[in-house]
Amino acid sequence: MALIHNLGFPRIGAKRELKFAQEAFWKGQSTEAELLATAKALREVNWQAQQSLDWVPVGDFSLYDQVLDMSFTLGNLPVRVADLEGSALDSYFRVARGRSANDSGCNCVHAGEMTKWFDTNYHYIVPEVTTKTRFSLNADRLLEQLAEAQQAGVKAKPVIIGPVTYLWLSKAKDQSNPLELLEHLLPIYSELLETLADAGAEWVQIDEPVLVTELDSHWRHGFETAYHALKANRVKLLVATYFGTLRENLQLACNLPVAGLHVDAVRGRSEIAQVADWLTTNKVLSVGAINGRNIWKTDLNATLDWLEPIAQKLGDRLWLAPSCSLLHVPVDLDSEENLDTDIRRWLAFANQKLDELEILGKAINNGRHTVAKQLADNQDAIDSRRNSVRVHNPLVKSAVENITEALGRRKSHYAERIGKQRSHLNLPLYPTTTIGSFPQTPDIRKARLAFKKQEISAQDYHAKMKAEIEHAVREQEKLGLDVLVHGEAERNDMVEYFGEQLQGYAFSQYGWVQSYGSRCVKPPILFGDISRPEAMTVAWTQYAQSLTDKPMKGMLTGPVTILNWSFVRDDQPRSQSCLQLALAIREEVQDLEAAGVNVIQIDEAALREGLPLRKSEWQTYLDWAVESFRITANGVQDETQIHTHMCYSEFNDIIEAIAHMDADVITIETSRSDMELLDVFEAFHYPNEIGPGVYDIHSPNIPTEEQAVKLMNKAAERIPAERLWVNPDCGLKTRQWEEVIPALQNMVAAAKTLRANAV
Ligand SMILES: Nc1nc2c(c(=O)[nH]1)N[C@@H](CNc1ccc(C(=O)N[C@@H](CCC(=O)N[C@@H](CCC(=O)N[C@@H](CCC(=O)O)C(=O)O)C(=O)O)C(=O)O)cc1)CN2
Ligand code: MET
Ligand SMILES: [Zn+2]
Repeated sequence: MALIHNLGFPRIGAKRELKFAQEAFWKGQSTEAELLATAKALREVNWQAQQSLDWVPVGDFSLYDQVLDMSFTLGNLPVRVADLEGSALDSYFRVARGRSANDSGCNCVHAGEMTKWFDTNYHYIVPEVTTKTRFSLNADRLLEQLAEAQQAGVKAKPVIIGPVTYLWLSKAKDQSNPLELLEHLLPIYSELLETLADAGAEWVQIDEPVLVTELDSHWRHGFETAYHALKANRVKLLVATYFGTLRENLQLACNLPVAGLHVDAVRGRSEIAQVADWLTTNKVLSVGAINGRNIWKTDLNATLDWLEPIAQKLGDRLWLAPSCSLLHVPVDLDSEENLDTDIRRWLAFANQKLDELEILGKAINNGRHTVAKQLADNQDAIDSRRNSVRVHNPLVKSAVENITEALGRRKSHYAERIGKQRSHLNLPLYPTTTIGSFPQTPDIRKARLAFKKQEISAQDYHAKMKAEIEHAVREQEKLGLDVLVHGEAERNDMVEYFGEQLQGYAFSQYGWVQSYGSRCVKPPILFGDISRPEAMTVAWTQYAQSLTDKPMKGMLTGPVTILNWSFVRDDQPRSQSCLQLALAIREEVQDLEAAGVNVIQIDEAALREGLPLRKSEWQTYLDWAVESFRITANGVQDETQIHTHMCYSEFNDIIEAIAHMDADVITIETSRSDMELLDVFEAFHYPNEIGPGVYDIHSPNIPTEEQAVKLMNKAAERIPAERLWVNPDCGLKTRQWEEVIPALQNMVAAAKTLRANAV
């Protein structure tokens, strides 16, 4: 008998109930008890949805982030919050979100650093450690949820992050190696496992996704040390790996002295047979056969074709699961009211993926004939997608085939272009600009919602957005910025907005996925060959330009970022989809140029994070990603100035690729790192212009003129002043006008001071 189980379930709720509860609580509009009651109700709903499983994950629910939860479980709070007064939930949210000086009672403290969870668009709070860090167990959260689950009558399997992955994700504040803390950490894990055993847990899922990355010998040894130390515990451990292949870690993973191993059979299909061979006969193999990273229906018949021989070999030792936690997919396809019927048939969200798992389990345990109808239906859906004329567009395919290197090359070298651009744009030294978005006020969001619900007309909606754009332009003129933006009021999200307008894309109503904390994204669904029926941004940009004599920067999202933040096709390589996007956005660039827009920014916020988890695959990715950007951007005249923006600045390993993009100006996030991140641009003699951010937009704090001047002077020690721009770290959409105006006033004042000091 193969068992079926799940690694984790989305916690935001089918209608984002958790988001609204969190935000109401943070605004002081609801009590702690109300927030906790919503959370409890959501967990119950989630367990109901997973009732058919043999093992249900517990402890995967989080009020903010599962890594932060683990830090609290291990008693690893940053020193700066440890002694502050308030409830446990208070300190939890303090680490998660920081607390600013203007909150009542103060206790102000900066938030923990946030970074990407492997190659997903989910962000976790980075655990902070030093050589002095010591741990202590606080199992309350897990014990409470375990008891709740037992009461709800589900077979509960607690889920925790494993000790090696926990340390690997940690950042040492004193430059030490977090791995050195392993000996102090392991007794706490032992204690935790014993505590869970006492509470009735039979299995514990212990996530070690770092096993799919390149590990040096110390980290590999860390695995051996850790699991030998934990083997004496009474619970059975299922070590879970996901997001990739094990490769050189395969033997290590198979030999760990634990009761079971979960592997990602979507990205790591090729290794399953080998893992099944290597695992000794006392161990369970959990095969992650259903893709937890996308929204396509699984081809169940094809899956059974390769799974059945494995099942035969393993018998009772086989478990079936999604490839990874379902955190990365939306909750329920059944919520959708407007999805095209063809496309709906091709999709599976979290609930539907669990249905697929159940069918697979039955087919394996009782024979395919017992689920013949379901398998036939599934086959129909798979065939319909494969053969759909809506997926395939021969014109697009041939356009991609005809791409030549020349398409991605500017007419002249940067040194020649820049002179023409300067005389054309007439910009001062240290020109000032912003990254694109201005605050997305509740008012804007309400208007868009009303428009979507057809409560207001398209005309009224457009009038409202135009008024917002005019407001943003007037404010920027008052501020004295040099290159203006229209403010992106009309965009729900920088990726979804383009997805909605491109052919080959579908979008959902409720397909939300958590990005961080209460913030969610609704990745559009790239299902077919991509083309652009008509201009997407030109009218808005032209309108904005009509309001001012200052240069108006056209604002686009680049192909790599659109790709990385969408649900994409699994029937062709990502590189193909990316090139198709590149050709479509290139058309938009050229239409903007033809409409008289002289400065065009193409955001590639997700280019760096899209790097594969293994370094050995980086170059291939960078080759097609950078080529896609070049195709998008570089078909313009010398006089047209191309900007790009990336929100992260650790470019050490990829500076060559960044330079090869050949954007005239790149704006990056640097304010928090004190400009040290520019070192690599200096060392590499990066040739083009750079706008290192001087305003940390993630914080409500308002930068002073002096701070901005100081940061820019540091920048000028590394990059010649003639090539520097003055701008914030990123877009301002999550901030409020009351913060943005004084911050930008100080930024512009700083630029004036810098100019005065330069002559
Ligand atoms: N795709 C993507 N990934 C990204 C980023 C990004 O900007 N986009 N930025 C980085 C950080 N991640 C972020 C992710 C989300 C948000 C964010 O602000 N999300 C918003 C939703 C944005 C959105 O799509 N808004 C829609 C829908 C708004 C909405 O929720 N409307 C309510 C009603 C609104 C009201 O009455 O106030 C409803 O439909 O019920 C719109 O503007 O139209 C949120 O969670 O609140 C910010 C940063 C990395 N990854
Ligand atoms: N132009 C976009 C903005 O300002 C870039 C954001 S990068 C996450 O919002
Ligand atoms: Zn950004």
